[in-house]
Amino acid sequence: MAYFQGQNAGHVDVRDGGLQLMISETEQTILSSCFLCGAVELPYHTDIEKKVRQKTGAVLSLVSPGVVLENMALAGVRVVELAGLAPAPFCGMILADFGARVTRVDRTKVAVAMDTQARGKRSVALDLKKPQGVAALRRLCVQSDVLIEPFRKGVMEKLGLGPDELLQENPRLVYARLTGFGQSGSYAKSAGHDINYLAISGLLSMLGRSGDDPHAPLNLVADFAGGGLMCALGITLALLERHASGRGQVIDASMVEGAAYVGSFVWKSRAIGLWNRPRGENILDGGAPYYGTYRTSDGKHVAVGAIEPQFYDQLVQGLGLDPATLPAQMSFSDWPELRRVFARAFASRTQAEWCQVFDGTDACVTPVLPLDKVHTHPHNRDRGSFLQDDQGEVSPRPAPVLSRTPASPDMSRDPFVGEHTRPVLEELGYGPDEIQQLLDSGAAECNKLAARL
Ligand SMILES: C[C@H](CCC[C@H](C)C(=O)SCCNC(=O)CCNC(=O)[C@H](O)C(C)(C)COP(=O)(O)OP(=O)(O)OC[C@H]1O[C@@H](n2cnc3c(N)ncnc32)[C@H](O)[C@@H]1OP(=O)(O)O)[C@H]1CC[C@H]2[C@@H]3[C@H](O)C[C@@H]4C[C@H](O)CC[C@]4(C)[C@H]3C[C@H](O)[C@]12C
Repeated sequence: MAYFQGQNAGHVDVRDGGLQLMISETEQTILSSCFLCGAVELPYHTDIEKKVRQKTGAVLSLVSPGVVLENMALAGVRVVELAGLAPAPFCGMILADFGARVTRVDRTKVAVAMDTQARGKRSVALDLKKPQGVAALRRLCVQSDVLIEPFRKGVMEKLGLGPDELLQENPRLVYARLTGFGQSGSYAKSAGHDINYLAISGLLSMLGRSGDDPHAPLNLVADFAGGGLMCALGITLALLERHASGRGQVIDASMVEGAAYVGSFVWKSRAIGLWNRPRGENILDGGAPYYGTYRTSDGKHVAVGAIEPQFYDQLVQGLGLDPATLPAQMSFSDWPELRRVFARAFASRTQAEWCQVFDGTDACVTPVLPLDKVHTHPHNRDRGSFLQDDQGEVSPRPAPVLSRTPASPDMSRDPFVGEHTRPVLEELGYGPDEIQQLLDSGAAECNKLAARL
């Protein structure tokens, strides 16, 4: 049973797999099935959504009676994320956004977490070089559904935390190993970063301007598309399979293979000749004048993607050009000249003026928006595609949008390192003296600020 005081005092009835939220008669009764993990202290009902969401992954809001609110898709899933650089934190954030309870295990003696994708997570600081720290993590994994480990091959085994040990103690555990090169192969123990994995995937050789060296698109393809996101897919698939088998398994998420898999279209479309010209001279890699970017008179840019003839015709018309004076759309040898014609045309007006010409048409012309402008663009604004958190930071909303159980990311501040060490250890059954002993030995660390969960 949990209570909350203050305005509209009421109480929360907790039943197996269900939560009945009785708000005072002036409010409404909300019935929602959610999986509570432990008692929920709710000081004020205005915080109730945030507290219940953080604790259970259920999304509640005051609605008329009889509307049963659903859990988020991953409500009740308990995830342990070992602190890593960028891909694993992204994987953890995805799971947290969709309702999982993600506990990040940070190193001790670390002032600030480098995890910029920490929303919705808790932080426990454990020293895994100390046996008590390893013991605490093992106990956490026994009571969890998923482990995400971001280290190179062999590190977890050295700590006595390899799959053999942890799956022995918890056969239902989904043990996700997110690495650059995978758990086997000659590079398996080598250090690397996104660009290295992208290079080995083959995709980097396809990326860059004609005549230029290969160029990586930020660290998006291997770290995130082929790394964190692919690992989250693997975890979700393994959790789905576990419903039938009742068993967990190990996920070998290699960013080389994840990136290559994301790029399957490149491999699968070589036979139709889409990539048989040199880098930067094909339709989709910057070679075609109707698939690229152009500078406008105010120094901004527009993106042009008018591939199909019927859309290309609208592009030419919008630019005010006479098709009879232009070379054929697919005349490769004339593409440089065609690009010069388009460049001159686009340079004659501002980005906003071109939007007035092309918005609402099928010419496939859109403004190139800087990060600080995307959330105010009418299309993105009307959909709510970008969120502003409690600290005023704008970032993308979770994707995709599920109609009945959409993600509801936690918009409160990121956790401090070790902020939740004490409540998590208490959840694991450690008593006050045991916790103090862990803290005194340096095996665990509590952030000075009191936990807010
Ligand atoms: C974070 C920003 C973005 C980075 C993105 C970048 C482009 C990437 O591609 S990230 C993907 C990297 N690859 C992988 O994740 C694949 C799998 N992992 C690995 O291969 C390796 O982990 C590794 C190569 C990434 C790192 O190797 P390392 O030897 O360091 O570690 P491991 O071999 O894995 O072993 C881990 C050891 O740690 C021990 N451990 C783990 N947890 C604990 C614990 N809780 N307690 C105790 N010990 C623990 C474990 O036991 C292992 O020990 P052993 O080795 O003894 O076995 C970054 C972009 C720019 C960066 C900033 C910039 O560089 C400036 C600053 C530089 C400064 O030095 C740091 C701060 C910066 C601000 C820096 C911060 C960020 O890195 C960036 C912002």
